[in-house]
Amino acid sequence: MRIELDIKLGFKNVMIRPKRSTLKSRADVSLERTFKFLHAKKGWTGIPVMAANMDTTGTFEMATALAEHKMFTAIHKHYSIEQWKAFLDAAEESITEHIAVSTGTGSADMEKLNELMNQFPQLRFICIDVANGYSEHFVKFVKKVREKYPDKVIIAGNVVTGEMVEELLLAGADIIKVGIGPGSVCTTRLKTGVGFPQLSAIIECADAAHGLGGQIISDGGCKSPGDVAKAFGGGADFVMLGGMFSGHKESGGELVEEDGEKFKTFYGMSSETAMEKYSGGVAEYRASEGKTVKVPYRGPVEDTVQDILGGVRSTCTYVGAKKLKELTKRTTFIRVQEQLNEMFSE
Ligand SMILES: NC(=O)C1=CN([C@@H]2O[C@H](COP(=O)(O)OP(=O)(O)OC[C@H]3O[C@@H](n4cnc5c(N)ncnc54)[C@H](OP(=O)(O)O)[C@@H]3O)[C@@H](O)[C@H]2O)C=CC1
Ligand SMILES: Nc1nc2c(ncn2[C@@H]2O[C@H](COP(=O)(O)O)[C@@H](O)[C@H]2O)c(=O)[nH]1
Ligand SMILES: [K+]
Repeated sequence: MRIELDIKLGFKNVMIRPKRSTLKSRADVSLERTFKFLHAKKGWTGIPVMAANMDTTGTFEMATALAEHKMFTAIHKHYSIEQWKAFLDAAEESITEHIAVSTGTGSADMEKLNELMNQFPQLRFICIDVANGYSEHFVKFVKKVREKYPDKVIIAGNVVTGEMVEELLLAGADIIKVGIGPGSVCTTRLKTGVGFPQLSAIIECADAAHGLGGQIISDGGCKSPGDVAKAFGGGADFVMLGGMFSGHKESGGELVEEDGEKFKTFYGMSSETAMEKYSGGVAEYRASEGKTVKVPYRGPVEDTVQDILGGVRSTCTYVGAKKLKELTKRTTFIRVQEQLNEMFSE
């Protein structure tokens, strides 16, 4: 046994120190970024906030709404080829700049991925997503996908430490998804005791990725626009959101009405709900690692998008970052014991 004694931080443990700035208005801030990738030839420009590849947030409807803002959606892996065809036939051509195909690492996953890529070669992004990105099998799978698809942008995760970020980038990934256990409907930390406070994971993993010319996605743990800003401030190139995009018109999940109030269900992809839906129940040797919750219905995602982007633009003016790209360089975090005045919150 070994113990690391330096403190690892989550979003709630810090605030961003304001700095002198020449920016006159939040309208002067650009949130667009342009990336070149480590392996894939063609780069990308857009606002690097993305919907998670959960079946409640990574929907075609969400992708259509977010693409309006040049934001991104990791489409969940449970759509059929026919559903993909119908979507791509009806969508604008540029949608492929703003979506990723998600896949697991089983042999059936590989077959489905190949079929999708054969039929729709215009798709540019592949998100290889497993709960535990530390397995040798996962690294081999990433290598195999890179060999087969030299031109595609490969996202791989999830991991939370620098050495595994490096290994996956060297195996062929362009972008590493970072986060184990921070999710709003995640119970991994409770069930397994494994995890890493998200802000420190971002800082460590961004450093490793940027050293090799790769990028990272901060995945999970953002509860507010301020957390999204802190993730970018810590060095995340992209920020992925589940809970913050749940409960909307474009979200998946059942719409239910109780005593005149509307809710949408939201659940982890490793919850009993998801396992009942897609694998006929929880296998006997494992535990569910996700929760199912009811989220008050919030209507179209457009308002939430404005709220998030407005918040991050405001952060940028507080520290004098004219472009999102400058935010990390201009961020000094201060460790804090308190965040909010809770006088009027229940
Ligand atoms: N970021 C996070 O903290 C987490 C995210 N998730 C999300 O939920 C999705 C579904 O998760 P889930 O069904 O649990 O698994 P995955 O879809 O990630 O499973 C992938 C494969 O990894 C194997 N595996 C080995 N160890 C583990 C482990 N500790 N946890 C999970 N799989 C493991 C599984 O085999 P076997 O089942 O035989 O063990 C399976 O073959 C994930 O793809 C991810 O998107 C889930 C949990 C944590
Ligand atoms: N441990 C689990 N993590 C899960 C599960 N389903 C999804 N996730 C992860 O959460 C993020 C979204 O986090 P949020 O805080 O923005 O809601 C998602 O991208 C996955 O990485 C699960 O069942 N268990
Ligand atoms: K995920």
